[in-house]
This record gives sequence, structure tokens and C-alpha cells, in this order.
Amino acid sequence: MKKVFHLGLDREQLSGATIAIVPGDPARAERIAEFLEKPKALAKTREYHVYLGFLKNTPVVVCSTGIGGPSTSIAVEELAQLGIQTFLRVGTTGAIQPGINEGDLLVSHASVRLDGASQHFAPIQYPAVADFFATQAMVKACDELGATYHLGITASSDTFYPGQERYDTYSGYVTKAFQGSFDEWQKLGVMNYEMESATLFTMCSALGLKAACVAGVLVNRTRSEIPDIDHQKVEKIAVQAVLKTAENLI
Ligand SMILES: O=P(O)(O)O[C@H]1O[C@H](CO)[C@@H](O)[C@H]1O
Ligand SMILES: O=c1cc[nH]c(=O)[nH]1
Repeated sequence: MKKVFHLGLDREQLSGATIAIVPGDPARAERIAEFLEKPKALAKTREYHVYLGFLKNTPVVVCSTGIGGPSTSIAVEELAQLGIQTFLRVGTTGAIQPGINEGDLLVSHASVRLDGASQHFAPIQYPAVADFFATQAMVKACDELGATYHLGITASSDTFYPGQERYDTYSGYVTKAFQGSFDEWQKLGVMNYEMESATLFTMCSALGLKAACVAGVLVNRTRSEIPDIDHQKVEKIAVQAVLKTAENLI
């Protein structure tokens, strides 16, 4: 088989893996791979750092997606061509409900489609929903870890600033379409903002693939805009949860 366009890999190099762990951050991909048995770097191209390792003797891929829907969609399309059927995103996030604390885990069962890429896979009326069974395995993993977690809806935005109604200190401006959106999502019970799950959920369900998403809370925006917590500590809990999820699915 020919190599896929961006990842530059062929099917044989994935050793029959059907599960991929997909963080946004390439450096996180490397840290996740260190928890696998016999980890091996397969590719480092643009934002895509790809590793292969084993969990319970089963091959598992780790591939960073970069930030946002467009780059995520390329990673998912190409990994699917290489045989991956289940995508487990592990990210970081900003909470918007006062009852959620820094360091908590958020499992998204659905996402508000504030992205553009998902509309290239299904019209906007189509829901961005996670796979039920993969999400169940993720919830079980959080329980097994004894982690504090919340299950709910995530707002998934193409942009970190206007789409998440962040008034940056440079322009201080958020376009009218997003003014008041933070309050509205909060009133509608949305847990948090991140930037990939809407694309991931929509395209996976449209293409007959499975996806789930867990994120560690870096900041609660009802109290602060700037994280005041050890990022690595938050990441570690989320990574443990996604690794356990993969084990639960094997
Ligand atoms: O930590 P990752 O997985 O990159 O996730 C979150 O962090 C980035 C923004 O800082 C966005 O990608 C967002 O979804
Ligand atoms: O507020 C946040 C924090 C992390 N990632 C996001 O996309 N938003």
C-alpha cells in the first residue's frame, strides 16, 4: 500500500492497530507513548507526531492532531486509511461551569459545533456525538482511577479567542456573533471549551468510526482566564484516563 499524504506511513507500519490515542500537543504524544510497551516513533511531520506501542500485547497508535478541526480531520482521515477505527482524544480545556475545578476531568458525550471542518463531513443539523461504548469505557476508566470527572456537553470552537468569547488584551474585541455566547452556553449546561471534539465526533460518526474525548481542566473561566495550575499534573491524570480507556476497549 502507498503511504498516506501527510503522515507518510503505510498500513504495515501500524502492525494492525485499530485504536489511536489522539492528543492535540505533539509533546504530549511522546509522553503518552512512554507509557506503552515497546514504544517506537513512526513519524514526525508538521504537527503530526506518531508513535506505535502496545497495551496488553495489543498495538496502539498515538498521534498528535495539532490544534483545531482542519489538522485533526487530516490525522483522522489518514489514520482511518491505515486501519484505525477508534479515536480517543485526550486534551486540555477551560471549564465554564462554577462547580468544575482545575484538575477535574471532563468526558464529552457531545459537542457544540463551533468549528468549520465538521461541516465538510455532515450538514450542521447533524449532531456531534461521541461513540456510546467508547465513552462508557472512558467513564469506567475515570471511575477506576478515582478521578473527579464530569460527563456532559463541550463547546468545540475553531478559535481560542473569539469563538470562546475571550476578550484579548490586544484588540479587546469579539465579533457580535460570539458576544454573549459564553453566558448562553453556560445557561445551556455546557461544561467547557476546547477545539477538536466537534470535528472528531462529527467526522467519526459520519464515516462509521468511533470517537471519545477526555480533557483535563486547566482553568475555570468563571474565576480566571489564566491557568494557575501545574499543566503536567493535569495532563498526567487525563493521560492515565485515556490509557485505561484504551485498555478497557482491548
Ligand atoms: O491540549 P490540546 O489537546 O491541544 O487541547 C486544547 O488546547 C489547545 C488550545 O490551547 C486546543 O487544541 C484545545 O482543544
Ligand atoms: O480555555 C481553554 C483552555 C484550553 N483549551 C481551550 O481550547 N480553551
